[in-house]
Amino acid sequence: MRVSPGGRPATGYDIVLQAGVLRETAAFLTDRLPDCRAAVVVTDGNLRDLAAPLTDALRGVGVASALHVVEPGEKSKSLESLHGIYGTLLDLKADRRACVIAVGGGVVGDLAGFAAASYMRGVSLIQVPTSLLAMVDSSVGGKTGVNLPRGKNLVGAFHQPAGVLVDPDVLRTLPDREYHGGLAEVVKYGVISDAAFFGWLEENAGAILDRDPAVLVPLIARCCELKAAVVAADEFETTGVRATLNYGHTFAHAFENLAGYGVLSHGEAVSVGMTCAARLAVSRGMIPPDVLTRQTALLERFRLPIELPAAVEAPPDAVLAAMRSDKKNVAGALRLVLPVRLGEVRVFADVPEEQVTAALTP
Ligand SMILES: NC(=O)c1ccc[n+]([C@@H]2O[C@H](COP(=O)([O-])OP(=O)(O)OC[C@H]3O[C@@H](n4cnc5c(N)ncnc54)[C@H](O)[C@@H]3O)[C@@H](O)[C@H]2O)c1
Ligand SMILES: O=C(O)C(=O)C[C@@H](O)[C@H](O)[C@H](O)COP(=O)(O)O
Ligand SMILES: [Zn+2]
Repeated sequence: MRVSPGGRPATGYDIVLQAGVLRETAAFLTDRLPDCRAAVVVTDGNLRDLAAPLTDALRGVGVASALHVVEPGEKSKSLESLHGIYGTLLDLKADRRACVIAVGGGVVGDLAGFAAASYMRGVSLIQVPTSLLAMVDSSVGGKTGVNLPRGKNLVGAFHQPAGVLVDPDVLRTLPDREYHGGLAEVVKYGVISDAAFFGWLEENAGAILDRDPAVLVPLIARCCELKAAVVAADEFETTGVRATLNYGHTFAHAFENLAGYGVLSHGEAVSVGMTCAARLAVSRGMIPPDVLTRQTALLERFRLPIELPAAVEAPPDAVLAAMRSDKKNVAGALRLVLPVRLGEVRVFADVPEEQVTAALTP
C-alpha cells in the first residue's frame, strides 16, 4: 500500500503489511536508503528483545547501529527522552544520511519520529509499529512529537517516514489493555469515514477480540487505507480534512493531561472522548441517538470505557481549560470534530462551552 502525502506520489512511501516483515527491516533500509551508514533503533523496555536483533542485522549490511531503549509508557514522550536519543545519535557519529528506526507503539513512534525530524534538521525515519494502535494510526501520516506538562503533543513536526513495516505476528504479545486501546482508533475510522466498515466491525467483533488473523489483517489494511487517503488530501491539517482524524481527541487529550500521562491509555481516553463528542452531537440535534447507541455498544464490546474512571479528577472547568490548549483552536475558540451521520464528521467552531461541559456526563 502506498501513502502519497499531500497527493505527491514523488514523496510517497510504502506500508508493508506482512507477517514476518520485522525481520526484513535491514534489507528494507538498504533498499530504500542506500546512502545510509548509521541507524539508531529506538524502542521501549518491553520490546528490547524484539528490537535488539535488528542492530546485528544492520551491522550485517554495513550500517553502524545502536539500540536506544526508553522506559515504557506515555511519560517517555518528553523533551528529556528526546535529548537521550540525540545523545545516542551523536555517539554513533550519525550524519544527515542517518536513519532512526522506531520499533514500538505510538509512544516510541512519536518520540523517535520527532528525533528524526529534528536531529541535524531532519534525518530519515522508518516506522516499525508493534501495538495495534501504532499499526492502524500513529505510524502512518507523519505526525511526530512529544508532550509538555501543560498539554499533549504540543511540540512536534510533520515528518513522513521512508516506510512503515507492519508485522501482525508481533501482536501476539501485546497486552489486552493495549490491544483494546488500539480498537478505539479503529472504531474512530468507522465513525468518521466508513459506515460499512463500522458495520463490519460490529459483525466481526468476536473474531477481532480473539485476534483472529483472518480479520486482523484486513482490519489493519482498511485503517491504513483510510488514513492514507486523509493524509493524501490534507498532509498538514490545513483544510479540515485531516482534522477528522481528531474525532474525540479534543476531549481525550484533556483527559490524558488531567489524569496524569499514562494513567489512561490514549485509546481509553479517545473512547471516552468520542462518547462525549457523539453525545454533544445528539444534544445539538445533529445525529439521531441511534448513532451514539451503536458507537457506545461497539466501544463497550471492545472492552473500552465510555466514562472516566472515578479516580480521575476532571471537573468541567478544568476539562475546558485543558481543551483550550488544543492545536485545532483558532483565536482561543474551541474547534470540535462532531459526527453528522455514521461515517461522516465535520469541524465546528460555534459550540457554546456550556454545551461542551454538559456533554461530559450522560
Ligand atoms: N502520530 C500519530 O498520528 C498518533 C496517532 C495515534 C496515537 N498517537 C500517540 O500514540 C501513543 C499511544 O500509542 P500506544 O497505544 O501504542 O502506546 P505505547 O506506545 O505506550 O504502547 C503501549 C504498551 O504496549 C507495549 N507494547 C507495544 N507493542 C507491544 C508488543 N507487540 N508486545 C508487547 N508489548 C507491546 C509497550 O511497551 C507499552 O507498554 C500516544 O502517545 C498517542 O498520543 C499518535
Ligand atoms: O494523524 C492525525 O492527524 C491524528 O489526529 C491521529 C490521532 O489519532 C493522533 O492521536 C494524533 O497524534 C493527534 O494529533 P494532535 O494534532 O491532536 O496532537
Ligand atoms: Zn489518537
